[in-house]
Amino acid sequence: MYIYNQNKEENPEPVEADITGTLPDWLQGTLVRIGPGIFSVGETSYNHWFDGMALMHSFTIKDGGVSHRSRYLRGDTYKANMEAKRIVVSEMGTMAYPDPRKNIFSKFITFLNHAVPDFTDNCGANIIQYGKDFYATSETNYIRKINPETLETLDKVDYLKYLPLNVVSSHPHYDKEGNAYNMGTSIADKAKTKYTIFKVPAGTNAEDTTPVLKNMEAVCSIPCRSLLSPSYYHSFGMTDNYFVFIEQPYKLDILKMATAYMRGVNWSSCLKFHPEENTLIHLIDRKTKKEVLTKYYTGATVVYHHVNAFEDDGHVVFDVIAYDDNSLYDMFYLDELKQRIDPGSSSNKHYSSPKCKRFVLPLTDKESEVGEDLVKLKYTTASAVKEKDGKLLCQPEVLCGGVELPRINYDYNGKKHRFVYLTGVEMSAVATKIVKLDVETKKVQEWTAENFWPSEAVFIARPNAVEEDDGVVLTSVINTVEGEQGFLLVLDAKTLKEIARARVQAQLAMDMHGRFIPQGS
Ligand SMILES: CC1=C(/C=C/C(C)=C/C=C/C(C)=C/C=C/C=C(C)/C=C/C=C(C)/C=C/C2=C(C)CCCC2(C)C)C(C)(C)CCC1
Ligand SMILES: [Fe+2]
Repeated sequence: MYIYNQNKEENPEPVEADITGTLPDWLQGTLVRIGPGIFSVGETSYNHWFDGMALMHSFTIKDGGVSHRSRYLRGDTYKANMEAKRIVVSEMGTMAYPDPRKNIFSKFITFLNHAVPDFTDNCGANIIQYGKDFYATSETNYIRKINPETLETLDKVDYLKYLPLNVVSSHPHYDKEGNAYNMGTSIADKAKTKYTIFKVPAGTNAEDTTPVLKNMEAVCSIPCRSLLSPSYYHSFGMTDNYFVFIEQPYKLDILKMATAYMRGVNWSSCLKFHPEENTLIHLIDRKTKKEVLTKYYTGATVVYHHVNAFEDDGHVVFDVIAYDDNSLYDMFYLDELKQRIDPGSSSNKHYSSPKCKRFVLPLTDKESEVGEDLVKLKYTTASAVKEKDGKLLCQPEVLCGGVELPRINYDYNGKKHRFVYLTGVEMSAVATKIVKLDVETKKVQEWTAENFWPSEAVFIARPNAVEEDDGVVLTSVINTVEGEQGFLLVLDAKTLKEIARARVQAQLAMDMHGRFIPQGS
């Protein structure tokens, strides 16, 4: 049985894996993955799985062999907690308080510090690239540079030094030149709360050692619907000419947040879903840096992951993983996970199931009539109906249910894609399948096997491939049978048939996201 809240060990020395099958000879590089790994320190523990202190792990594929290693992210949060032998830095789902045995004076100081808090650098959500550098990231203003080969923790970088961004997404996009685009929120800065899309130029000169973030620049800003309650978002979409941003009625209450510490509640209790409100869909023209004039909206929904966005014949099409509410977050409370995994569990709480949905935004609504569906694409049932006030009410098409953690062949990002690789979820917080979705035919292919929990499926194209799905899918698989080994699984992306597996001695932990770094890059 997999125990979510058990602290996971690190194994910093690379260990060779046992290979069955044959790895393609062109597949050379390192898959670096990250997720929460430490859930209790001394007598204190985190409440939520996302809070856990980050553990990185990697599979280095070289000359037909695979080696695995893992290391904790040794940021300031890690150091402070380890030194104090208790959790002293708050995370989204856990508010940390000073040791009750400490005197009243130090308690007071901590309170003051929390009124203007310094946030965590426990960057356990994703591994991203800016320029030639790799960073661990969550969604605060801090990211942590890492050495992707040794998994050592390097410099702490503060977005706030460059742009007013209090929260920043962990899912940037990249263009062909390697420039990164990401999105953050600045809260009540100069009496304004806004979302900002920014660019981190790739940097051209190999000898240039100035940190790439020094050159980061704001591309455009979107004012927030309300000053004191910015929406939460986890990713966004990008095509050649547009950015897609979903402003969902899942919002942070800033006033509540300011008093959370004093009231003894965690920050996530200040994050609320408002089912009675709409979801606004913002389409920003990358050339003019302005929103298009047409207003798009849909019903209340919660989206974490965008799949892809592209332009087609006067429309912007985008696919996302959408939920009916915010119950995903609640599902990952560690107490809740304990109950749900236990077969004798009495927990029968309802959780909204993730669905892959397609939205279509018509780019022109001239000479159209109220009540008209402006989507003219033959291949989708998604609609966008003009309302009396001129706004377009968008209804998505459901492409597939029970899937999350979408990945595509990233060469198709911003372009019309056909295939999506996902994890299949049946039992709430557990992925039991790898799913390949053909968005054209809606057919799915699956890889699944008893007792195995695969992670996010990362697609890697064969060099010089012509077809979109010519390549492999990599996933780190947990073996839930006591004493048996987990492995890196290599699937043929065309058929989802197993090509090879690399069994590792170390116990694999459930993680969030990862990035494949080809050798020599
Ligand atoms: C700065 C700031 C702050 C802080 C913040 C923080 C601390 C954050 C963190 C954050 C984070 C840290 C986040 C994260 C997120 C994540 C997510 C959103 C995820 C998702 C996931 C999913 C979707 C899952 C999936 C899965 C898995 C993983 C396994 C298997 C199964 C499944 C598939 C289900 C505040 C607000 C206070 C205030 C203002 C400012
Ligand atoms: Fe994510």
